Amino acid sequence: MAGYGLDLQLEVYGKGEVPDHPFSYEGWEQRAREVLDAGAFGYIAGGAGTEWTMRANREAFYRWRLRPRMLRDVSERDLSVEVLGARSAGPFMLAPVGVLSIAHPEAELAVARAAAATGVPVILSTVSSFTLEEVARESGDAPRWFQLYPGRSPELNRSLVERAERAGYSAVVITLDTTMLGFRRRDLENAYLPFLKGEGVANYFSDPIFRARLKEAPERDPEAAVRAFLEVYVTPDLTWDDVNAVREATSLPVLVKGITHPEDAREAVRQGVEGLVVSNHGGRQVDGAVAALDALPKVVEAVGGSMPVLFDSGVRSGADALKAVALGATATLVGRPYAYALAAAGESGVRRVVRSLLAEVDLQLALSGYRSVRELGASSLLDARD
Ligand SMILES: Cc1cc2nc3c(=O)[nH]c(=O)nc-3n(C[C@H](O)[C@H](O)[C@H](O)COP(=O)(O)O)c2cc1C
Ligand SMILES: CCCCC(=O)C(=O)O
Repeated sequence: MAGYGLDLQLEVYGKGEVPDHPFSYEGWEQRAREVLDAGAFGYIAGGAGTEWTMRANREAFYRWRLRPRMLRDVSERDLSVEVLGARSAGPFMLAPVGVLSIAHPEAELAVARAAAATGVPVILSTVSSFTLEEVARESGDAPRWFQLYPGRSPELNRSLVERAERAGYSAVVITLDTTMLGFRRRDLENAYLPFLKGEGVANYFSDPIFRARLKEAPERDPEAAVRAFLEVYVTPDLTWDDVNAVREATSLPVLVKGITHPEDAREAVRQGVEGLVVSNHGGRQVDGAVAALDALPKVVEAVGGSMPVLFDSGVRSGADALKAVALGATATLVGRPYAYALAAAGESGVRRVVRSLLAEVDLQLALSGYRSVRELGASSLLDARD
Protein backbone atom coordinates (compact mmCIF):
# COMPACT_ATOMS: atom_id res chain seq x y z
CA MET A 1 0.00 0.00 0.00
CA ALA A 2 2.87 2.30 0.74
CA GLY A 3 4.38 4.36 -2.00
CA TYR A 4 6.37 7.51 -2.52
CA GLY A 5 3.47 9.68 -1.38
CA LEU A 6 2.55 7.87 1.84
CA ASP A 7 6.21 7.33 2.74
CA LEU A 8 6.97 11.02 2.50
CA GLN A 9 3.84 11.98 4.44
CA LEU A 10 4.59 9.48 7.24
CA GLU A 11 8.17 10.68 7.48
CA VAL A 12 7.32 14.36 7.70
CA TYR A 13 4.19 14.16 9.84
CA GLY A 14 5.80 11.43 11.98
CA LYS A 15 8.67 13.71 12.95
CA GLY A 16 6.27 16.46 13.82
CA GLU A 17 8.92 19.10 13.17
CA VAL A 18 8.81 21.85 10.64
CA PRO A 19 11.07 20.53 7.83
CA ASP A 20 14.11 22.60 6.96
CA HIS A 21 13.46 22.31 3.22
CA PRO A 22 10.54 23.78 1.29
CA PHE A 23 8.06 21.64 -0.61
CA SER A 24 7.10 24.25 -3.15
CA TYR A 25 8.81 25.60 -6.25
CA GLU A 26 8.23 29.14 -5.01
CA GLY A 27 9.85 28.28 -1.67
CA TRP A 28 13.02 27.06 -3.38
CA GLU A 29 13.07 29.98 -5.76
CA GLN A 30 12.91 32.36 -2.80
CA ARG A 31 15.77 30.58 -1.01
CA ALA A 32 17.88 30.67 -4.16
CA ARG A 33 17.22 34.38 -4.51
CA GLU A 34 18.45 34.86 -0.95
CA VAL A 35 21.71 32.94 -1.33
CA LEU A 36 22.79 33.88 -4.85
CA ASP A 37 24.10 37.18 -6.10
CA ALA A 38 21.87 39.06 -8.53
CA GLY A 39 23.86 37.98 -11.59
CA ALA A 40 23.74 34.25 -10.90
CA PHE A 41 20.10 34.29 -9.79
CA GLY A 42 19.08 36.33 -12.82
CA TYR A 43 20.90 33.95 -15.16
CA ILE A 44 18.98 30.94 -13.82
CA ALA A 45 15.61 32.61 -13.37
CA GLY A 46 15.52 34.71 -16.50
CA GLY A 47 13.98 34.26 -19.91
CA ALA A 48 14.20 35.92 -23.29
CA GLY A 49 12.94 39.45 -23.94
CA THR A 50 9.82 40.39 -21.98
CA GLU A 51 9.72 36.85 -20.56
CA TRP A 52 6.24 36.44 -21.98
CA THR A 53 6.97 32.92 -23.23
CA MET A 54 8.44 31.99 -19.89
CA ARG A 55 5.16 32.99 -18.24
CA ALA A 56 3.10 31.39 -21.02
CA ASN A 57 4.85 28.09 -20.29
CA ARG A 58 3.20 28.15 -16.87
CA GLU A 59 -0.15 29.52 -17.95
CA ALA A 60 -0.56 26.79 -20.55
CA PHE A 61 -0.94 24.26 -17.73
CA TYR A 62 -3.97 26.07 -16.28
CA ARG A 63 -5.99 25.42 -19.40
CA TRP A 64 -5.96 21.70 -18.70
CA ARG A 65 -7.85 20.19 -15.74
CA LEU A 66 -7.38 16.67 -14.44
CA ARG A 67 -10.62 14.68 -14.19
CA PRO A 68 -10.22 12.29 -11.25
CA ARG A 69 -11.89 8.88 -11.49
CA MET A 70 -13.21 7.09 -8.39
CA LEU A 71 -13.49 3.51 -7.06
CA ARG A 72 -10.82 1.97 -9.28
CA ASP A 73 -8.58 0.14 -6.74
CA VAL A 74 -5.28 1.92 -7.07
CA SER A 75 -3.51 0.14 -4.19
CA GLU A 76 -0.72 -1.11 -6.50
CA ARG A 77 0.90 1.72 -8.37
CA ASP A 78 3.85 2.00 -10.71
CA LEU A 79 5.09 5.49 -11.50
CA SER A 80 8.14 4.41 -13.40
CA VAL A 81 8.85 5.07 -17.05
CA GLU A 82 11.49 3.74 -19.40
CA VAL A 83 12.86 5.90 -22.18
CA LEU A 84 15.32 4.39 -24.67
CA GLY A 85 16.50 1.92 -22.05
CA ALA A 86 16.83 4.46 -19.24
CA ARG A 87 14.54 3.70 -16.34
CA SER A 88 13.22 6.49 -14.14
CA ALA A 89 11.36 6.13 -10.85
CA GLY A 90 8.75 8.54 -12.20
CA PRO A 91 7.85 10.52 -15.30
CA PHE A 92 10.81 12.86 -14.75
CA MET A 93 14.39 13.38 -15.77
CA LEU A 94 16.73 16.18 -14.73
CA ALA A 95 17.06 18.57 -17.68
CA PRO A 96 20.49 19.61 -18.89
CA VAL A 97 21.32 22.79 -17.00
CA GLY A 98 24.74 24.25 -17.70
CA VAL A 99 27.16 26.21 -15.52
CA LEU A 100 25.76 24.89 -12.24
CA SER A 101 28.88 26.10 -10.41
CA ILE A 102 27.16 29.50 -10.38
CA ALA A 103 24.52 27.86 -8.14
CA HIS A 104 26.66 25.68 -5.87
CA PRO A 105 30.34 24.65 -5.67
CA GLU A 106 29.48 20.94 -6.00
CA ALA A 107 27.37 21.75 -9.08
CA GLU A 108 26.71 18.73 -11.34
CA LEU A 109 28.48 16.35 -8.93
CA ALA A 110 25.79 17.00 -6.31
CA VAL A 111 23.06 16.69 -8.94
CA ALA A 112 24.45 13.36 -10.19
CA ARG A 113 24.52 11.97 -6.64
CA ALA A 114 20.96 13.13 -5.94
CA ALA A 115 19.76 11.68 -9.24
CA ALA A 116 21.38 8.31 -8.54
CA ALA A 117 19.93 8.25 -5.01
CA THR A 118 16.39 8.96 -6.17
CA GLY A 119 16.38 6.84 -9.33
CA VAL A 120 15.76 9.68 -11.76
CA PRO A 121 18.21 9.98 -14.68
CA VAL A 122 20.16 13.14 -15.30
CA ILE A 123 21.04 14.71 -18.65
CA LEU A 124 24.44 16.36 -18.34
CA SER A 125 24.96 19.65 -20.20
CA THR A 126 27.85 20.22 -22.61
CA VAL A 127 28.59 23.38 -20.64
CA SER A 128 28.85 21.65 -17.27
CA SER A 129 31.17 22.94 -14.58
CA PHE A 130 32.82 19.54 -14.05
CA THR A 131 33.95 17.22 -16.84
CA LEU A 132 31.57 14.57 -18.05
CA GLU A 133 33.99 11.93 -16.72
CA GLU A 134 34.00 13.48 -13.23
CA VAL A 135 30.20 13.58 -13.20
CA ALA A 136 29.98 9.96 -14.43
CA ARG A 137 32.04 8.85 -11.44
CA GLU A 138 29.42 10.32 -9.08
CA SER A 139 26.57 8.57 -10.91
CA GLY A 140 27.71 4.98 -10.35
CA ASP A 141 25.45 2.66 -12.34
CA ALA A 142 22.58 5.17 -12.53
CA PRO A 143 21.36 5.94 -16.05
CA ARG A 144 22.65 9.22 -17.48
CA TRP A 145 22.50 10.97 -20.84
CA PHE A 146 24.75 13.59 -22.38
CA GLN A 147 23.44 16.80 -23.96
CA LEU A 148 25.48 18.12 -26.87
CA TYR A 149 25.69 21.62 -28.22
CA PRO A 150 27.26 20.81 -31.58
CA GLY A 151 29.97 23.39 -32.21
CA ARG A 152 31.70 24.57 -35.35
CA SER A 153 34.25 21.74 -35.16
CA PRO A 154 32.97 18.31 -36.26
CA GLU A 155 36.09 16.72 -34.73
CA LEU A 156 35.33 18.30 -31.37
CA ASN A 157 31.68 17.16 -31.54
CA ARG A 158 32.87 13.64 -32.29
CA SER A 159 35.36 13.73 -29.46
CA LEU A 160 32.72 14.87 -26.96
CA VAL A 161 30.23 12.13 -27.89
CA GLU A 162 32.97 9.50 -27.90
CA ARG A 163 33.99 10.59 -24.42
CA ALA A 164 30.35 10.46 -23.32
CA GLU A 165 29.93 6.96 -24.71
CA ARG A 166 33.13 5.77 -22.99
CA ALA A 167 31.99 7.32 -19.69
CA GLY A 168 28.71 5.38 -19.69
CA TYR A 169 26.22 7.97 -20.92
CA SER A 170 23.53 6.00 -22.75
CA ALA A 171 22.00 8.60 -25.10
CA VAL A 172 22.95 11.92 -26.69
CA VAL A 173 20.50 14.84 -26.64
CA ILE A 174 21.36 17.43 -29.29
CA THR A 175 19.96 20.83 -28.37
CA LEU A 176 18.84 22.75 -31.45
CA ASP A 177 17.34 25.94 -30.03
CA THR A 178 20.42 27.62 -28.56
CA THR A 179 22.83 28.10 -31.43
CA MET A 180 23.41 31.45 -29.75
CA LEU A 181 22.02 32.94 -26.56
CA GLY A 182 18.61 34.60 -26.64
CA PHE A 183 18.11 38.28 -25.81
CA ARG A 184 18.20 38.06 -22.02
CA ARG A 185 17.50 41.40 -20.46
CA ARG A 186 18.35 40.45 -16.90
CA ASP A 187 21.82 39.24 -17.91
CA LEU A 188 22.43 42.33 -20.02
CA GLU A 189 21.41 44.53 -17.11
CA ASN A 190 23.72 42.63 -14.76
CA ALA A 191 26.45 42.36 -17.46
CA TYR A 192 26.53 38.71 -16.44
CA LEU A 193 27.76 35.96 -18.73
CA PRO A 194 29.13 33.02 -16.69
CA PHE A 195 31.33 31.70 -19.50
CA LEU A 196 33.41 34.88 -19.47
CA LYS A 197 34.23 34.07 -15.86
CA GLY A 198 35.49 30.67 -16.95
CA GLU A 199 32.35 28.77 -15.84
CA GLY A 200 30.92 25.93 -17.89
CA VAL A 201 34.00 25.20 -19.97
CA ALA A 202 35.26 22.00 -18.27
CA ASN A 203 34.34 19.66 -21.13
CA TYR A 204 36.08 21.87 -23.67
CA PHE A 205 39.19 22.66 -21.66
CA SER A 206 39.72 18.95 -20.94
CA ASP A 207 39.22 17.90 -24.56
CA PRO A 208 42.33 17.01 -26.60
CA ILE A 209 40.74 18.22 -29.86
CA PHE A 210 39.79 21.56 -28.32
CA ARG A 211 43.21 21.95 -26.71
CA ALA A 212 44.92 21.28 -30.04
CA ARG A 213 43.15 24.33 -31.49
CA LEU A 214 44.77 26.65 -28.93
CA LYS A 215 48.16 28.36 -29.08
CA GLU A 216 48.51 28.22 -25.30
CA ALA A 217 46.98 25.65 -22.92
CA PRO A 218 43.82 26.92 -21.15
CA GLU A 219 45.70 26.77 -17.83
CA ARG A 220 48.24 29.29 -19.18
CA ASP A 221 45.89 31.57 -21.11
CA PRO A 222 42.32 31.02 -19.91
CA GLU A 223 40.98 34.15 -21.59
CA ALA A 224 42.10 33.06 -25.04
CA ALA A 225 40.65 29.61 -24.35
CA VAL A 226 37.28 31.11 -23.39
CA ARG A 227 37.34 33.15 -26.60
CA ALA A 228 38.05 29.97 -28.57
CA PHE A 229 35.11 28.28 -26.83
CA LEU A 230 32.75 31.12 -27.74
CA GLU A 231 33.92 30.96 -31.37
CA VAL A 232 33.29 27.25 -31.56
CA TYR A 233 29.97 27.51 -29.74
CA VAL A 234 28.01 29.97 -31.92
CA THR A 235 26.39 28.04 -34.80
CA PRO A 236 23.63 29.91 -36.62
CA ASP A 237 24.47 27.73 -39.65
CA LEU A 238 23.48 24.48 -37.91
CA THR A 239 21.47 22.04 -40.10
CA TRP A 240 20.35 18.41 -40.13
CA ASP A 241 23.72 17.57 -41.70
CA ASP A 242 25.42 18.48 -38.44
CA VAL A 243 22.94 16.37 -36.46
CA ASN A 244 23.54 13.44 -38.80
CA ALA A 245 27.31 13.83 -38.55
CA VAL A 246 26.99 13.41 -34.79
CA ARG A 247 24.75 10.39 -35.27
CA GLU A 248 27.39 8.79 -37.45
CA ALA A 249 30.00 9.38 -34.77
CA THR A 250 28.17 7.44 -32.07
CA SER A 251 26.36 4.18 -31.57
CA LEU A 252 24.20 5.79 -28.88
CA PRO A 253 20.58 6.77 -29.53
CA VAL A 254 20.27 10.45 -30.45
CA LEU A 255 17.41 12.76 -29.48
CA VAL A 256 16.87 16.34 -30.61
CA LYS A 257 15.77 18.95 -28.06
CA GLY A 258 13.95 22.20 -28.77
CA ILE A 259 11.18 21.08 -31.13
CA THR A 260 7.85 22.95 -31.01
CA HIS A 261 6.78 23.03 -34.69
CA PRO A 262 5.01 19.91 -36.02
CA GLU A 263 6.89 20.28 -39.33
CA ASP A 264 10.20 19.94 -37.47
CA ALA A 265 8.77 16.92 -35.67
CA ARG A 266 7.87 15.32 -39.02
CA GLU A 267 11.37 16.05 -40.29
CA ALA A 268 12.84 14.45 -37.15
CA VAL A 269 10.80 11.32 -37.95
CA ARG A 270 12.02 11.36 -41.57
CA GLN A 271 15.63 11.77 -40.50
CA GLY A 272 15.22 8.83 -38.13
CA VAL A 273 16.44 10.22 -34.81
CA GLU A 274 15.54 8.10 -31.81
CA GLY A 275 13.56 10.70 -29.86
CA LEU A 276 12.75 14.34 -29.41
CA VAL A 277 12.18 16.85 -26.65
CA VAL A 278 9.37 19.38 -26.99
CA SER A 279 10.88 22.43 -25.36
CA ASN A 280 11.35 26.15 -25.74
CA HIS A 281 14.34 26.07 -23.40
CA GLY A 282 12.31 27.31 -20.45
CA GLY A 283 11.38 30.47 -22.36
CA ARG A 284 15.02 31.53 -22.51
CA GLN A 285 15.44 31.75 -26.28
CA VAL A 286 12.54 33.10 -28.36
CA ASP A 287 10.25 35.55 -26.62
CA GLY A 288 6.70 35.37 -27.94
CA ALA A 289 7.21 31.73 -28.92
CA VAL A 290 4.45 29.22 -28.33
CA ALA A 291 4.19 27.79 -24.81
CA ALA A 292 5.79 24.36 -24.82
CA LEU A 293 2.64 22.63 -23.51
CA ASP A 294 0.51 24.27 -26.21
CA ALA A 295 2.93 22.89 -28.81
CA LEU A 296 2.92 19.35 -27.40
CA PRO A 297 -0.30 17.81 -28.81
CA LYS A 298 0.47 18.64 -32.45
CA VAL A 299 4.04 17.37 -32.13
CA VAL A 300 2.77 14.14 -30.56
CA GLU A 301 0.33 13.78 -33.46
CA ALA A 302 3.08 14.40 -36.02
CA VAL A 303 5.34 11.79 -34.42
CA GLY A 304 2.51 9.26 -34.36
CA GLY A 305 4.04 7.02 -31.70
CA SER A 306 7.18 6.33 -33.76
CA MET A 307 9.55 7.54 -31.04
CA PRO A 308 9.49 8.85 -27.48
CA VAL A 309 8.44 12.49 -27.09
CA LEU A 310 9.85 14.11 -23.97
CA PHE A 311 8.62 17.44 -22.70
CA ASP A 312 10.00 20.38 -20.74
CA SER A 313 9.53 24.07 -19.99
CA GLY A 314 7.32 24.95 -17.08
CA VAL A 315 6.93 21.65 -15.19
CA ARG A 316 6.75 22.59 -11.51
CA SER A 317 4.61 19.90 -9.86
CA GLY A 318 3.29 16.38 -10.05
CA ALA A 319 0.09 17.68 -11.61
CA ASP A 320 2.06 19.38 -14.38
CA ALA A 321 3.90 16.16 -15.21
CA LEU A 322 0.63 14.20 -15.31
CA LYS A 323 -0.91 16.74 -17.67
CA ALA A 324 2.06 16.56 -20.04
CA VAL A 325 1.96 12.76 -19.99
CA ALA A 326 -1.80 12.78 -20.59
CA LEU A 327 -1.14 14.96 -23.66
CA GLY A 328 1.27 12.36 -25.01
CA ALA A 329 4.68 13.00 -23.45
CA THR A 330 6.61 9.87 -22.48
CA ALA A 331 8.25 11.75 -19.61
CA THR A 332 9.06 15.30 -18.57
CA LEU A 333 12.28 17.13 -17.78
CA VAL A 334 12.61 19.66 -14.99
CA GLY A 335 15.18 22.46 -15.07
CA ARG A 336 14.88 25.40 -12.70
CA PRO A 337 13.15 23.42 -9.90
CA TYR A 338 16.31 21.47 -9.15
CA ALA A 339 18.71 24.30 -10.02
CA TYR A 340 17.15 26.46 -7.29
CA ALA A 341 17.24 23.61 -4.77
CA LEU A 342 20.89 22.98 -5.62
CA ALA A 343 21.67 26.65 -5.02
CA ALA A 344 19.91 26.70 -1.67
CA ALA A 345 20.78 23.29 -0.23
CA GLY A 346 23.15 21.34 -2.51
CA GLU A 347 22.61 17.62 -2.96
CA SER A 348 20.01 17.34 -0.21
CA GLY A 349 17.96 20.10 -1.84
CA VAL A 350 17.95 18.29 -5.17
CA ARG A 351 16.96 15.05 -3.45
CA ARG A 352 14.08 16.82 -1.75
CA VAL A 353 12.82 18.25 -5.01
CA VAL A 354 12.91 14.89 -6.75
CA ARG A 355 11.35 13.03 -3.82
CA SER A 356 8.59 15.67 -3.60
CA LEU A 357 7.85 15.36 -7.29
CA LEU A 358 7.67 11.57 -7.02
CA ALA A 359 5.47 11.73 -3.92
CA GLU A 360 3.19 14.25 -5.53
CA VAL A 361 2.83 12.26 -8.74
CA ASP A 362 2.11 9.13 -6.70
CA LEU A 363 -0.68 10.74 -4.67
CA GLN A 364 -2.09 12.64 -7.62
CA LEU A 365 -2.16 9.51 -9.72
CA ALA A 366 -3.79 7.41 -7.00
CA LEU A 367 -6.39 10.02 -6.14
CA SER A 368 -7.17 10.48 -9.82
CA GLY A 369 -7.82 6.75 -10.20
CA TYR A 370 -4.76 5.55 -12.13
CA ARG A 371 -2.28 2.80 -11.31
CA SER A 372 0.33 3.84 -13.81
CA VAL A 373 1.25 6.92 -15.81
CA ARG A 374 0.73 4.79 -18.91
CA GLU A 375 -3.02 4.79 -18.22
CA LEU A 376 -3.25 8.55 -18.67
CA GLY A 377 -4.65 9.89 -21.91
CA ALA A 378 -6.90 12.47 -23.51
CA SER A 379 -9.88 11.41 -21.38
CA SER A 380 -7.92 12.18 -18.19
CA LEU A 381 -8.13 15.89 -19.01
CA LEU A 382 -10.73 18.56 -19.58
CA ASP A 383 -9.86 21.49 -21.81
CA ALA A 384 -11.13 24.51 -19.88
CA ARG A 385 -11.63 26.40 -23.15
CA ASP A 386 -14.30 23.95 -24.35
C1 LIG B 1 20.37 28.12 -16.01
C2 LIG B 1 19.93 27.24 -17.13
C3 LIG B 1 20.90 26.65 -17.94
C4 LIG B 1 20.51 25.81 -18.99
N1 LIG B 1 21.49 25.17 -19.71
C5 LIG B 1 21.13 24.32 -20.68
C6 LIG B 1 22.11 23.59 -21.38
O1 LIG B 1 23.29 23.72 -21.11
N2 LIG B 1 21.69 22.76 -22.35
C7 LIG B 1 20.38 22.59 -22.68
O2 LIG B 1 20.03 21.83 -23.58
N3 LIG B 1 19.42 23.24 -22.00
C8 LIG B 1 19.77 24.09 -21.00
N4 LIG B 1 18.79 24.74 -20.30
C9 LIG B 1 17.38 24.46 -20.61
C10 LIG B 1 16.85 23.25 -19.82
O3 LIG B 1 17.40 22.05 -20.28
C11 LIG B 1 15.34 23.11 -19.95
O4 LIG B 1 14.97 23.09 -21.32
C12 LIG B 1 14.56 24.21 -19.26
O5 LIG B 1 15.20 24.65 -18.09
C13 LIG B 1 13.19 23.66 -18.92
O6 LIG B 1 12.40 24.62 -18.39
P1 LIG B 1 12.13 24.84 -16.81
O7 LIG B 1 13.35 25.50 -16.29
O8 LIG B 1 10.95 25.70 -16.88
O9 LIG B 1 11.89 23.49 -16.16
C14 LIG B 1 19.14 25.58 -19.25
C15 LIG B 1 18.17 26.16 -18.43
C16 LIG B 1 18.55 26.97 -17.38
C17 LIG B 1 17.48 27.56 -16.50
C1 LIG C 1 25.74 28.89 -24.03
C2 LIG C 1 24.37 28.55 -23.49
C3 LIG C 1 24.40 27.44 -22.54
C4 LIG C 1 23.50 27.56 -21.36
C5 LIG C 1 22.07 27.55 -21.72
O1 LIG C 1 21.61 26.71 -22.46
C6 LIG C 1 21.20 28.53 -21.16
O2 LIG C 1 21.68 29.41 -20.44
O3 LIG C 1 19.99 28.49 -21.43
